[in-house]
Amino acid sequence: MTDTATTDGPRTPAQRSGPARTESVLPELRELSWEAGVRARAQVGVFAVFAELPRLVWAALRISWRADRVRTSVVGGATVGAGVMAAFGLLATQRVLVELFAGGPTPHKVRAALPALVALAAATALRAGMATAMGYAQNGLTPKVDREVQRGLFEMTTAVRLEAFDADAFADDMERASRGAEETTSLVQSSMNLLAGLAGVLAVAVAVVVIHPLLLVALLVATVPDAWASLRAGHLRYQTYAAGSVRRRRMWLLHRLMAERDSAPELRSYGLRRFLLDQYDRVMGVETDIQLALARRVTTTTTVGSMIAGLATTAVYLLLGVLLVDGQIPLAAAATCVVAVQSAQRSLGIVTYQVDRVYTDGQHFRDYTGFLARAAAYLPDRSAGGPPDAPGPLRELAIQEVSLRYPDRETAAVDRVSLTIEAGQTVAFVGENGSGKSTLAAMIATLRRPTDGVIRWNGRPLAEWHGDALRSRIAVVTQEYHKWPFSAATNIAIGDVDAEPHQHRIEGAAARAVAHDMIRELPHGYETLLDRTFANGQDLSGGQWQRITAARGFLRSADLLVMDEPSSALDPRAEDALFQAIRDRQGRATTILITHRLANVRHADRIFVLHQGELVESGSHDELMAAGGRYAELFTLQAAGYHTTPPPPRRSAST
Ligand SMILES: Nc1ncnc2c1ncn2[C@@H]1O[C@H](COP(=O)(O)OP(=O)(O)OP(=O)(O)O)[C@@H](O)[C@H]1O
Repeated sequence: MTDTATTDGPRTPAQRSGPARTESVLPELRELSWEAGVRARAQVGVFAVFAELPRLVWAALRISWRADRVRTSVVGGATVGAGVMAAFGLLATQRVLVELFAGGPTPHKVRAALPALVALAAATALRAGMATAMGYAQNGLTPKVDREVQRGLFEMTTAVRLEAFDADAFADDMERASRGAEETTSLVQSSMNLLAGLAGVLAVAVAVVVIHPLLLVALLVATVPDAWASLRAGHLRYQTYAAGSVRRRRMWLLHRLMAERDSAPELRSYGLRRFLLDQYDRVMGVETDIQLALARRVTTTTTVGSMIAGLATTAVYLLLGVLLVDGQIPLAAAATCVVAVQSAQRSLGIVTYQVDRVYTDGQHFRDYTGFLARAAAYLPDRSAGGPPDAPGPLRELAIQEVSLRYPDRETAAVDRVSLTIEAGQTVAFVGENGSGKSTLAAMIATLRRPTDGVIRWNGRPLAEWHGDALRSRIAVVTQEYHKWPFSAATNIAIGDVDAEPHQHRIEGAAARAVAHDMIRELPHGYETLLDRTFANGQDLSGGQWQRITAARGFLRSADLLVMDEPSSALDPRAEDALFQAIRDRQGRATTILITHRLANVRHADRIFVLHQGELVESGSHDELMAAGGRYAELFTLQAAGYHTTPPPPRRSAST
């Protein structure tokens, strides 16, 4: 089905001046994770759905069993029990009717029917009790299943190597898996409801066969066409929903553009309000038409279904009449069959609804399990032969012929770099944008694995040390720092989660990062929440955030501190103080500094200059300046910007 909204969107300001264009200004959006199940259901027929059901129900039961065996057993027992009670109830009903339709005085007949009536009441009460037990157990299962799957997902997403996130497919896969994890509780519930519905249908079928095998034919005639019509209507709904997916994604995008904080300033400054509202009206107009058309088609299908069901029920009553007249079945059996048909229709209604739900939820669940299997390939290698040793304090870091090539990139981001850093040194990585500085630092910090070459900590390759123990000796302040939605104190304390978050340590780290006074001036000081989505939450400026992240790096008394562009947003005074704090580490601890402000690396023990991934120069500031190479050129260029320009000539008194 084509999406008419794509053909005639309003014109952008740029388009207005040029020749008229017909395509919408909103670009094609990729499929949203939550649409996968609906799309899958829309694309397959009813038979394919039934073919996949047993596997999905089995998977749901397994995960439910893992989450809570007792509750799963209660649900299973109650489902079977309720089915047995339904069959028993029908047989008791028939017994009551046999006694009531027998000859003789009424009080006598009622007395004879009394035991069957008591049995019927008991079966009904027990069935209701089991339904309650099942509902109760299911409610308890939901959070447990949720926890089981969500935790499984987070265990995986937090363990995979960083390079997993470079692959586009991984991000998509993960988004769908999150949806799958959310839908698992729904899958478990719908599977159990489906089984309960099937148990109800089976119970009725068994009961009518016991009463008279011919009644099974009557039951099938009365229920199957209606069930088929319900399934068809469901299919239609899913198809229409899937066809509207591009529109819905546009709505979602427009919602973000018009109602969220990020776009609010530009929306106003460029006067985009009218333009976006026009887009909204257009997409919404199409959506409304589609929904009305859907309503018409679904109503037609369900009406046809009901008519078929009505005809089928009439046929059943005719069949019963013929059987009665012919003396094939007694009157009590015919009356019981009428009750049985109604009961079976109710249970089948549940079944047809749950079938679609199990199928669509199951598609999401498959995304979840598929993701876990694929993501396992990105887990860090488990070293053979027992747990590896924890490294001792850093003495020497040797980088030997190290390269890294990102996926889908032709050239290496870091190309056969070799260098050595001695404990206590402050070294700087400098070079133009994209020269490989951050990538090299990320490999040293164990965030990325070299595709070639080896990095040795005290002579042993990084991969051969105990990963967590090694990382605890390294602190990293990354260029793309994260704004954690916690208080200022916690934002710093997470720099060393294994240690007690003593306030004096946090404040000491903040002071070194020139953040202490700034934090104290916040409305709640160190306890101020740094996220505006919280009540009383605050936002910080870019430079203020940078101070907090630098404090996070200073908190841990790490052997090696990697600071990647720690001062790009700092004012000159804060920058000076921060670099003073970094210089204070010199001789005591090791620091790798990445910065474009070359005045700040003059004091480094060694400066490594990278160009297009290769190490092209190294030495102290003076050595590199004397060599007159790339570093000297960059430094001189930058320094030229600070030369004071001669003041304008003074005006003479006469002019
Ligand atoms: N995750 C990634 N996936 C693919 N390519 C990447 C990725 N990260 C960096 N690159 C590429 O690798 C090269 C080196 O990037 P890197 O970030 O290491 O450079 P840099 O020297 O730190 O640059 P800058 O000074 O701009 O911070 C660049 O060409 C960049 O586009």
